[in-house]
Amino acid sequence: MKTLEEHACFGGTQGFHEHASDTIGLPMRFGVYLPPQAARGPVPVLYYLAGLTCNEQTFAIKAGAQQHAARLGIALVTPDTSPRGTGVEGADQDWDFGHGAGFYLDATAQPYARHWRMESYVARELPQVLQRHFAVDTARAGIFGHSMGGHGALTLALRHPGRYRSVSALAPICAPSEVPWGHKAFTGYLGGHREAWSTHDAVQLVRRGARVPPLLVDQGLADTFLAAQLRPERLEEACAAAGQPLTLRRHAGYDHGYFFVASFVADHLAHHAEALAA
Ligand SMILES: N[C@@H](CCC(=O)N[C@@H](CS)C(=O)NCC(=O)O)C(=O)O
Repeated sequence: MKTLEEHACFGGTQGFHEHASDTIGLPMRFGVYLPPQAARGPVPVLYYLAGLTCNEQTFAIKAGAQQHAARLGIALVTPDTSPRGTGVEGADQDWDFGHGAGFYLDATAQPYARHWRMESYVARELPQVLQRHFAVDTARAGIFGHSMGGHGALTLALRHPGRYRSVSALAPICAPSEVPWGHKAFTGYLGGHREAWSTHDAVQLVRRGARVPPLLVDQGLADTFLAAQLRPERLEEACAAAGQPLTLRRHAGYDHGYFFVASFVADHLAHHAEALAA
């Protein structure tokens, strides 16, 4: 593992690192914020999965979450949103597919199946790398994310029961099988099989009986992607029908971007800290 940048931040350290990923088959970058408490022993880990067009630096630079992580004694881990430099033709062409748009699943369709393996990377390989190199306790882990990363946080938690003690999302893509971003990604990465799509769709997973710790979801009502791409009401219906606890908060005036994320990030860290402290 190679450290690319390190910055003192709220008494802790914000770093950006690169390593050769066996899962992805290419170098991968990730960010780690270590709070001051990490100097005295391993701290719990909170993974943040970013959205389309973002990378491992976006949340660290824009969300202002480190001050809360420093207070609560939690490490923040921000993986990149896809493999990079794959050489796959057309992978740089669209902002909602290919590079910067991995959708946190393992692709099964060609030519993506070799490198687009973000689910295995985030859920399996990255925790091992963290455990080896940082003062963290990856057995105490929470996960959250924004937009495509909100979809990632919900589906990874639903698909890996017991792995994450806490889950939340900001403006998540709730029902990817039913919206254009999800159609495009699932067709490309998984092929045309609807059954396979449903195993990476938070609404479908909840409907089929998957359960996670009580969910916190925030959504801005001035978000231009709300009606066409995000569909929180579908998650609300599915959770209500299944008895999955969900707190869905709708906020007038907030759009999709990081000004919205920054406005509510303290509540998300508090939500996770409660579960991770135990
Ligand atoms: N590039 C897209 C927008 C992509 C977008 O909004 N990405 C969200 C995640 S889905 C984001 O967080 N962008 C980075 C930012 O706002 O700083 C567009 O032109 O409409």
